[in-house]
This record gives sequence, structure tokens and C-alpha cells, in this order.
Amino acid sequence: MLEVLLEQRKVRTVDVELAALLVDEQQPPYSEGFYIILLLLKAMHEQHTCLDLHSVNWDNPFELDTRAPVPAFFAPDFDALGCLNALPCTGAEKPLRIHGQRVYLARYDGYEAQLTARFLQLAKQPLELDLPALKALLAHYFNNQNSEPDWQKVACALAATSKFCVITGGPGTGKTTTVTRLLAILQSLYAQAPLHIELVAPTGKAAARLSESIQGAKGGLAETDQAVLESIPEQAQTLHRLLGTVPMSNHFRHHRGNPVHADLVIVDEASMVDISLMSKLVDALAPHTRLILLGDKDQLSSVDTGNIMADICSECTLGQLPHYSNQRAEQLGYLCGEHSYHSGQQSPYALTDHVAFLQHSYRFDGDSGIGQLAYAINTADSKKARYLLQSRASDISYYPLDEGFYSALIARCAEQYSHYLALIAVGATPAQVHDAFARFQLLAALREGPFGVHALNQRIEHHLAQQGKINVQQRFYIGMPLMITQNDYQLNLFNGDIGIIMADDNGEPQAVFMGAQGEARAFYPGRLPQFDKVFAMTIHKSQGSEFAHTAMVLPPLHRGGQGLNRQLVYTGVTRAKAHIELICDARTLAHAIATPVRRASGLYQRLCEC
Ligand SMILES: Nc1ncnc2c1ncn2[C@@H]1O[C@H](COP(=O)(O)OP(=O)(O)OP(=O)(O)O)[C@@H](O)[C@H]1O
Repeated sequence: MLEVLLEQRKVRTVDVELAALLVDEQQPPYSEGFYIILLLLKAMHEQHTCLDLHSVNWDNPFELDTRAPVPAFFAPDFDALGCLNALPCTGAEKPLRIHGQRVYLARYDGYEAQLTARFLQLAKQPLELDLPALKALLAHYFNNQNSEPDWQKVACALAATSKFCVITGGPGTGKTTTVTRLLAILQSLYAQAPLHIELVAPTGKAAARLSESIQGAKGGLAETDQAVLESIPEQAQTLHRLLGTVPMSNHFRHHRGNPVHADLVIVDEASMVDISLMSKLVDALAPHTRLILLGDKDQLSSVDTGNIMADICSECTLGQLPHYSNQRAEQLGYLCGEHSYHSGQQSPYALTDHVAFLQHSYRFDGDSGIGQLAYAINTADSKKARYLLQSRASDISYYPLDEGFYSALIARCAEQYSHYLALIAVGATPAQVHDAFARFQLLAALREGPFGVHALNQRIEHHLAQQGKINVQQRFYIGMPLMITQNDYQLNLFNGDIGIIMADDNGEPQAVFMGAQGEARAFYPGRLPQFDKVFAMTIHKSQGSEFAHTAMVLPPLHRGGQGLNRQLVYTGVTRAKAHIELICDARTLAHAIATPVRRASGLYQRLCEC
């Protein structure tokens, strides 16, 4: 049985050794306890926080290839919980922990317990507030007289009246605008002693975009006191930088014993933050520090373990009212105007009064193809998605994978990328070149294979070289676009940063990046941390970025399309600001839309039980 698992790469040798160690069995034949621990380790590799016994298909628990007979790992009447509880490694201070039907490795149980306790403690902390002053400020910054509730105003009211708040919403729903107004409101409320605010994001790219968005949104704050405006920070940093990385260690300089100095920490793109990093963040917050998480709950989960944003926003459903408590709804009525703010349903969820869900997109109006396509994907409406692709909406182009599509795609991409190359050729400034490059991006679901980024990068490069637009004889040729894949705190270059090779005054190639203040930063290529060429980028890597024109290629079902899911496709589509170009089989798209990923975790349950 073990050989089959190893052969089909369902488990790794190191997992086998760890499981054997935990159950204290030296060699085969192994017990059912050993196999259930292997199942837990497999779940961990798939970035689940725990193994949910309810969701195991006991007839084929390791999801083996069913073309061959699947061995029976467990007896038909197998009592998984009884077996786990009887293991010597299970218990409160032991490596394995059990909560209901959920099995954890101690470390992840610890993270989840810490997040639950800290979120709860923050949410329950009383705040002394001048409510009439807050009401007046809310009316000043949100002065529309709609018959419907203004959910941005509600989000501000929730965040101003609590030490913990989550604001979720799709692209262009105004998360940054709302937070900027919130900051103006808070700094006005605390004008005597302005709050020390830290803006952070999981990647350098996302931090730069947050800085840009806050600067833009501040421009829209007319009639705001100059001192208040000046007290709103504009520069965001990475979470790692806020916490202070310690070289060669997974610990940070800031932790419970040496907390971060801040009255308020705002985390943008929080869906990209894994459970370990989020635990370290909450551990490093001083007891009085407020926390606001911003992000799109429907985007891809973090690369590493966890699903925090989706877990916290479990009760948010498109088109539905939130389940705010009566007390909260009453408070919102006073602060934001008399409307109906709750579904009427009472929820046991401890954070129910701390989550704001923005559903109206200001970027995409009702007629926008991109907005409708994102909505159709999110609501699992494949028919609508298919209709939209065929409908010739002005902001959607659709190319099925018919004969000749590949060379046509490469030619279109080469054409798009010609613009920034032409600008380099005429000596345009780095800012102009970067602007032109950022107008178009090809995204791919996979890294390998003909539909993967490696092959696409090579083909586009080859095409441009044939047209004489780049000279690939040089390793670092003029015009080569690259994306940093490893943080380098000394150089201030971060995972996701995009650089373009341009010539210095002596004609030597250097990688030019744009800094947060719009300044060009140049490095000789030999000094760069790890990077990839980036004519094509994986959808995963595109998180936290947006492009005016985004093209996304999905492989057919038999070439890797089976592995796609709803969040991946949604994330890709919502990178587009003005135009989305989809290159795929309709069947692949339908399959992805019908396949949501839900990572197992107990965060929501714990927050319902406390
Ligand atoms: N209440 C509003 N009224 C009019 N325009 C708005 C409002 N809120 C936001 N906008 C506009 O919508 C656009 C998107 O807003 P914003 O950048 O705040 O959204 P977001 O949710 O942070 O977007 P994303 O994270 O997808 O970039 C901006 O141009 C902003 O000016």
C-alpha cells in the first residue's frame, strides 16, 4: 500500500518517516493510525490547516488513480477518531491535536488558537468614542442621500468603532477609498493625539500599489483639514519589513515581547497572508493596537497554508445582507442613517459585527463585461460566463483553442509588447517604458508545458527576436522584462517587483525598477536576487497587481486544465482593468468555475464556539 502511495506521489519519504516516528512503528506492515497520519501530512502539503475527517472519501482516501484497484487502507467500520485518540502522540501537549472532527499538527493548532484568541480579544476591547462626532464625520465624508445603505460608510463605521475590522470586496469596490476616508475620520477624531498608523501588504508590489492608491484617494479628500491630511500616511511597506526579518531564521524582530509601535495596522491584500505570518503579525501587535484587514475574500488563497480571509468572511454572500447583531444594526442606524443593516438572522459567529462586505464595483459599471464575468465566475454561473465570452462585450475578447490559436496568441502578445520596446529604442524615460509595459500582461495558469509560462516566455521572446525587436544573443538583452521572486531587504527589491533591462550611459545593461515615489532604481544584473522573465506570468504571481489589458491562457482539460479552480480564474480575470482576453476551451472554463477550493480550517468554527 505504501509503495502505491509513493509511486503515485501522494506522500513523500519524509512523511513516511515522520508518520512512523509519531505512531512509533519501525517497519511495515503499518497500522491504520500510521495511514491516517499520512493523510494529515498530505492535507498539510495541500495547504489545509488541518485534516477534516468529515471530508475524507474513505473508499479512496489518498485520491489514488482509480484505473487500478485502490487498496483498502482502512477497514469498513474504521473509527478514525477512536484510532487517533488512542495514539500516544495525540493530546494537549502532544504533536497531534483533535478538535471535533478536525485533526491538527500542534503548530497549526497553535496558530489557529492564537488567531482566534487575538481576534476575539481585539473585537471585544471597548473603545471610548465620541459617537456624535463620528456620526458628523461620517456624514461629511459620505454625504449621499441614497435610499439604500452606503456600505462604504458602514465599513468606516464598523472600523471606527472597533479595534478589529475586516473589509472585503471585489476589484474596484472602493476598499482603498473607504480606508482613506476612514483614516481621515480617525485622525479628525483623534486630532489631539493623531494615531500612529502602519500600512502594510504581503508583497513589495502590493505595498507599492497600496501607497499609490492611498495617494490617489487622498487627492479626493476635499475640504479636509491640512493637518489631518498630513497625518494620513502614504507609504506602505511589506509585512516582513514591519515585523523585522531576522536573517537565517523564521522569527521576527517584533513579537509579543517586543511589539510593533503602532496604534493602527492596516493590512492590504490580506487574502495573500498565510496562517503562520498572520499569527506572527497578531503576536507582534501591542495590546492597544487596532487591526484592519483589507482584501478580496474570493481571490486565490495564500501560497502557503491557510485561507484566513475566506474563513473570516465565511458569512459574506453576494447579494445578501450581513448578519449583524441587533445591537450593531441599531448603532449603524444611528451612525449611518436609518436603513436595514442586517439579514434578520442571528449568528453565533463572534466576528459577525466586525466584517464589512463591499459589493458595488465603482470600476466596473453594470454594463462592464469584466465586472459581469467576474460575478458569473464567483457565483458559479458557467452559462452566463460562456454567454459573456461569446457576446462581444467591448472589454472582453475570447479566443478558443482552435487550430493556429497558439501562433496567433504569440503574435498578439509580441505586438502588445512592441510598444514599450519601441519606447526604449527612442530613449524614453524608465517611467514611460514601465508605464507602457504595465499596460499589457499575459497570464498563464501553469508554469510547465506548452501552456505554461516557461514555454510562453520562450515563444514570445523568440518571436520578438525574429522581428529584430530584441537581441537575445546577450544574456541580459535590452528590453528583457523580469520579475523578482525573492525578497532582498538590502537592495529593497521584493518578490513581485518588475524590472526592465535598459542600457546605462555606457551602453551596459542594467535592470531598472520604479520606486514607490516614481523614481527609477537601477541595478547591474549580477546583483539581482532570483528572478523570472515575465512576458508571461503565472496567475498566482499576478496577485496584488492590475493591468489595463490582461490576457489569460488556460490549458485544455487533458493538459493540466483539470487542476484549475474558480479562485484561480477569478483572480486572473480581475487583474484586468480595461480589457480581458481569454484564451481557453469553454469546457476548461466551465470546469474551473465549477471547482471552488476550500481549504480545511477550524477558524470560523472556533470563532462560533467561543
Ligand atoms: N463611493 C465612491 N463613489 C465614486 N467613486 C468611487 C467610490 N469609491 C471608490 N470609487 C472609485 O472606484 C475606483 C476603485 O476604488 P478603489 O481603488 O478604492 O477600490 P479597491 O477596492 O481598493 O480596488 P482594487 O483593490 O481592486 O484596486 C477608484 O477610481 C475610486 O475613485
